[in-house]
Amino acid sequence: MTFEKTPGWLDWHPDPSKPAFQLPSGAVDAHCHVFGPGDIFPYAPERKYTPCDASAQQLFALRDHLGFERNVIVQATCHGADNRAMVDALRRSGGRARGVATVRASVTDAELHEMHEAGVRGVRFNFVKRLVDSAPKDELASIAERVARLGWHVVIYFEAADLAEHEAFFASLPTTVVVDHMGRPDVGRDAFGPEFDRFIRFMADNPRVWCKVTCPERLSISGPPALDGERNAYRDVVPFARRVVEAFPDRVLWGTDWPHPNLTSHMPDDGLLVDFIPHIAPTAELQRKLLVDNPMRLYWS
Ligand SMILES: O=C(O)c1cc(C(=O)O)oc(=O)c1
Repeated sequence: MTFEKTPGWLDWHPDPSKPAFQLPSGAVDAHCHVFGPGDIFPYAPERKYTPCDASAQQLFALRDHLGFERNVIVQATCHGADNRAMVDALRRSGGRARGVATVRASVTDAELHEMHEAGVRGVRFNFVKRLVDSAPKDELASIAERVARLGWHVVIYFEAADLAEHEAFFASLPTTVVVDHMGRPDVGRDAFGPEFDRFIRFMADNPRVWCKVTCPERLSISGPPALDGERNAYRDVVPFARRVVEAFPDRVLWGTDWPHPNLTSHMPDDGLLVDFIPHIAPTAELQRKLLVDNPMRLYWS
């Protein structure tokens, strides 16, 4: 089957630079995706966008180029609850990738066990309206109950403005809960103002909640984009990510978000994205926790 990309879709960077920042040994890219290829793993009929292809081999080439040891591959919404592309990538990784799936309540225990065998360790609940029609909460709660028995966690993706609506549900989940992209703060606001204070309080009140300090290229308003040798990109996102890393050093994860779905303004050079890390995790100890200790504890222990 052939697919036509959503108009305005930007392909991933074809030739990322080598990062200047030396990743600690054993570093994990804890948020990335695979797309298709569509002729082997077709995109889901209910998808809200059609991406360019981004295969497991291409992801692993980027991993090696940037100096990561491992990946956590998160099911992308363009594949709906058909996890075959992601699971195939896990199987091809030789144990160097773990996965986060999207499942419906109809998933069988046998299917969950098969995914566990392949390396899946979590499910993703998405509340971002431009990406999905989100499932009813009682359905999600029953999925969380079932995957908790496998020792999996729940990844949640939501916009900052919607935290108040969903907070009680998130706090009720029986697993570790990992927030994608810092809960998408409006970085035009103060990193120490009421909106982000609320997010920090949510993490402080719920010790099971972790946070991915990811996607500066997606959250930034000021830019400048990580392109053309710019090594201090996305300055407006730094105080938000750094606040989370310093407050909760044992509950943070970092990832590239390759192949960067739905960016229309620019495509970052992934090498320069890695150079963002020392700005948000300024010491070797914080970097080791963020890039090695935390993801290893959550995904490989
Ligand atoms: O903000 C986004 O557009 C986005 C989309 C997806 C997905 O479609 O799964 O995943 C992400 O991590 C971010």
